[in-house]
Amino acid sequence: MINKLVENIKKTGAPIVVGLDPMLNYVPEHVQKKAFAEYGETLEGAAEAIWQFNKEIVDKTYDLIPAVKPQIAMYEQFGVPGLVAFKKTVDYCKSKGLVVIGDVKRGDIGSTSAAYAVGHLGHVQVGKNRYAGFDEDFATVNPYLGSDGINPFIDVCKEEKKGLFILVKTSNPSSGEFQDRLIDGRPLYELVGEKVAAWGEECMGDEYSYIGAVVGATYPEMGKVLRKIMPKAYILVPGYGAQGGKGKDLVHFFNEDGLGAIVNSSRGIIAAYKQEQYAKFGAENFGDASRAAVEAMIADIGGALNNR
Ligand SMILES: O=c1ccn([C@@H]2O[C@H](COP(=O)(O)O)[C@@H](O)[C@H]2O)c(=O)[nH]1
Repeated sequence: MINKLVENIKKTGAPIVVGLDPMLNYVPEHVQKKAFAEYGETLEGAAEAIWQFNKEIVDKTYDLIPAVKPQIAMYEQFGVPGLVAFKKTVDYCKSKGLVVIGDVKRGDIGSTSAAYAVGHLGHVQVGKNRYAGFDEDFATVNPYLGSDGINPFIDVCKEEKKGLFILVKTSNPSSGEFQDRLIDGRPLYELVGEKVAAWGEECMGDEYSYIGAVVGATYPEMGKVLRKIMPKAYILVPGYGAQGGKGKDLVHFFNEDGLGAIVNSSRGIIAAYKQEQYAKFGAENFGDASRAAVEAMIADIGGALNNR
């Protein structure tokens, strides 16, 4: 799947991911009304509204982008109907040729990680039958439990040709509380980065490893160091747009070949119609506003990479 991700990035010239993080208050009123008319103001109604919202955004942007990143929390808040909307979103995006990164941030003791890995990336055996659960292409995982929490994910990735993005340095303001702590004089995120590089060595696609890393756009200096520590890891870079990251901050997340990083924006794209600069589209045309925001993001990052 790492090869498909790299191929899609080369084809689109867009090292970006659209984050499908649909809060109900981002869904325009006309979409909510239609869903509620059919299902009432219920969890089913909310799930239908976010699914229709996602579908329109995907329809309006899929030809410009290589990948999407649905954030499972946004779906889980609507319980089982929300998870059904998550699965519909995953399948629809795949049918459009997009790589799907499930932002699920799993990780536990080995036996539990194995079940998470099977559920999100693999197949579960039921009697004589094997079923894929959510079937994303990549999943985000939390390395806090160490190797035995990660290895079951790697095993499933090897079997299924899928991939991981392992949290190394997260974009949030308090990420330094633990991640920047010095151990033998080195910050913890560097040690995790070294481990990601080591895990990834045996998991190479054609050019990059399918064991990648998450490093926040809000920490560009750390991104520069981590790029060198993990030369073959794809870096998923959240924190662009709504969290303040800008194209010019991100050039050092990329390798000299212009590859190696993929930048996520969620609210900045899916709720673009609410921003002043895209207000002209109106809520009726929210998908067109998202398309314009994608084009602006591609131009911003592309411009920064061309000028480095
Ligand atoms: O370090 C991290 C890891 C994950 N995320 C996730 O990315 C998106 C960001 O959303 P925006 O609306 O573009 O801010 C969201 O799903 C986070 O859970 C992150 O932000 N930082």
